[in-house]
Amino acid sequence: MNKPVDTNSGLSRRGLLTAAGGLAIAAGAIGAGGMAAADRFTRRDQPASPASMVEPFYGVHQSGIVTPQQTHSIFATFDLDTSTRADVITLLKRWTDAANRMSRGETAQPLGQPKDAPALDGGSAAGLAAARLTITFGFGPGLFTRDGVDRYGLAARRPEALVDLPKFNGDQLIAEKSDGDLSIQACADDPQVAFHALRELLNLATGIATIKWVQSGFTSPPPAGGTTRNLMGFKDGTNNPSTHDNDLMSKMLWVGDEGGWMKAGSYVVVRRIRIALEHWDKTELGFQEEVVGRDKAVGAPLGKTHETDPLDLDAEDQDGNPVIPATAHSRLSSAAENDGSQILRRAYSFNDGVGFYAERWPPWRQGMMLDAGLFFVAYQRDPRTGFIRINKKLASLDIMNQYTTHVGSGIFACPPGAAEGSFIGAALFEGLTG
Ligand SMILES: C=CC1=C(C)c2cc3[nH]c(cc4nc(cc5[nH]c(cc1n2)c(C)c5CCC(=O)O)C(CCC(=O)O)=C4C)c(C)c3C=C
Ligand SMILES: [Fe+2]
Repeated sequence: MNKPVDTNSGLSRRGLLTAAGGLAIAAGAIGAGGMAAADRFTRRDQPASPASMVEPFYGVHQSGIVTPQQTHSIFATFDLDTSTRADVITLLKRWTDAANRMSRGETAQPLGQPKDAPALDGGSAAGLAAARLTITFGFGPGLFTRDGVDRYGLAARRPEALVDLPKFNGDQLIAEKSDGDLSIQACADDPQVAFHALRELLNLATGIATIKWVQSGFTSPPPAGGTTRNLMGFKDGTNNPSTHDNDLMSKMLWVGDEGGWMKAGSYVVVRRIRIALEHWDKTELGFQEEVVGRDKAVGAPLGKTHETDPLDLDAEDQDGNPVIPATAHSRLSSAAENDGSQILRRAYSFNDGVGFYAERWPPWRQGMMLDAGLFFVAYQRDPRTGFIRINKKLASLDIMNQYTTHVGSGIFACPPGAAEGSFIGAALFEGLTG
């Protein structure tokens, strides 16, 4: 472990240097762990910067949903091994406490443990800023019933909206990259902070849940601001619903009274979508723009000038053909073409080396190709009228399917945020006995 550079502060783990929040946290950590233990994790002094910002964990809604997107994400799912509901509650309590601590830039658990036991925090984020870490938890269908068995007496509380996703046209899902009883998404502006969070939560799950699959992702906002580009080189996120529009969020993102214990929560659908980038990179620019339905450089809808100009789905060229082709991704995914359906996208690119692939379209090449693409993440109030409705249309008509293959999938109910002193998902377990 690095020797502390700044011996003045004696603050715990990360560079929460700004304002009283950091001092309060430091006091707590030192009180809990003792000065000797805190010293081992003392951070280098560094000026306040956006990277040291803290996203509050407790609140009405979980963090990491409308939080401005961080640059890195790790999504993981777990299968529950335990047979008791009490263990599930224990795990959620542990995860809640640790997530709150780590979001504030602290160690996952208070330090001060003896040297002859495993560390209560592995220290892989020692010295790092909080980096706007958010940890968002989700409950998969398997928490409620697995193979028809009601393991935890929760089957009657499975929300109607937490449906099993149907098989979509073209799906090539890999079981080892799909589903799970519980999900965790750790997002941060520092990849090591996000990975540290996952490792600590994994450690806390020992004996109760086993990790099933993990997907890392990144997004790279332009320094001058504006929309990020995906690996196809197009601006991605332009027409996302505004998270500042509270009425819209209540309508399409947050679960309302209909949801019972899920009220103020949301549903997330994730899809690991491989993109045949070698094929895409050899595609003419004009055809790429017809695939997306937007200009590549500016991001404007075809026929328009500015990125945020609305799509004109009725516009025709001099030959009477639609300016935005009938098979364009932007057209087919738009609210206008899907009975008003909207979803909040929070996707991350991934780059996982190479694999052996056979292309599904001309030139039908086979061989080692990049295993890279988009880890698509979409939140909504009800997946039946959100992702499922839109993806049914895309899966059968979107010309982008020539380049994309859905290989991983999951659906999770993300409960409301926890109040301080409570734990994630507490309302699900209220009033249950036995
Ligand atoms: C089922 C939902 C969607 C999947 C799956 C999906 C995959 C996917 N999308 C892109 C790139 C772009 N998508 C864009 C817009 C867009 N996409 C969806 C939904 C899904 N995309 C929606 C609802 C929208 C907004 C439509 C609208 O109202 O205009 C765009 C255009 C810019 C933008 O608005 O963000 C791009 C580019 C990829 C690469 C991809 C799978 C790999
Ligand atoms: Fe899209």
